[in-house]
Amino acid sequence: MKTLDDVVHDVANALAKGQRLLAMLDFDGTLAPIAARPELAAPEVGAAEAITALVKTGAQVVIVSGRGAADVQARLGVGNVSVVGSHGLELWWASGARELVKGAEEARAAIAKVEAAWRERFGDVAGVVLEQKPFGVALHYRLVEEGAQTLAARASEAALQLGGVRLKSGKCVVEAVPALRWDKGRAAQLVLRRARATAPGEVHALYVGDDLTDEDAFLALGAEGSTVLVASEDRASEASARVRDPAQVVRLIWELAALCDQNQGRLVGLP
Ligand SMILES: O=P(O)(O)OC[C@H]1O[C@H](O[C@H]2O[C@H](CO)[C@@H](O)[C@H](O)[C@H]2O)[C@H](O)[C@@H](O)[C@@H]1O
Repeated sequence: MKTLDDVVHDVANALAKGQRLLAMLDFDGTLAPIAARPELAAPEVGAAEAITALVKTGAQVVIVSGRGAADVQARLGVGNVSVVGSHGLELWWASGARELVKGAEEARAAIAKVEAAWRERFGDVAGVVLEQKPFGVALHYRLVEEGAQTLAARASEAALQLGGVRLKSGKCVVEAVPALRWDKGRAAQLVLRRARATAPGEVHALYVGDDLTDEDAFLALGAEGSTVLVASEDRASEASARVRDPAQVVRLIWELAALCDQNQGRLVGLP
């Protein structure tokens, strides 16, 4: 697998050819170290500053997260970035324009039923944390000491029986989301199409993520740019490169900011 230095080299080559950088960055596990509970997650030291520096060069930065867009925006606290929240369903562009993927609103009732069922059946289990999101509900079992896998399987089964939702698995979490054919991969492709449509010239897309749901984006972008897995150890992934942890992600962003600074004026342009 490629390394951080290889990614910097690839982006430098793309910029040298006149391409413009579109950086898509996942939040939990990528920009923010994994914490014991969802509400404790905070950006890695220097992440906000590095992103701000990258944005100032004219590069387009998009945060892509399973969290609700408002949650991510508040946690990161950086302006002039687009936020794609709720596993790609909410598109909050840096311009202030907002879009919601068709069908998401209608799925709220089904999500609420799953949330109520999970709360009733698993809400009192020691270590279970239920996270209510605008277009989903997450059952976290990171703090469950025994039988966590069985609990996740039972929760999944209960949700599927209620119907109207899809399940997503992540790091010690099972999530019920709208039953739509939509994921971070489709969202990343949409962002890339918009970037290409709103400004002339080629775009080099970079996607950095750590979780199973990011694999959809790695797969969708394929050879379109640079795909970077954040993982302390090697593992099977559709990404072409790997960095160790959020601290290395911050270093990567600083290096990209320095590169883009030398190529100022190459605005990607998004709505
Ligand atoms: O797409 P992401 O930005 O990576 O979000 C994926 C999920 O991340 C959060 O859960 C994960 O991080 C928590 C805090 O570090 C951790 O406690 C939990 O075990 C992880 O699964 C978030 O709470 C979810 O809503 C996101 O979908």
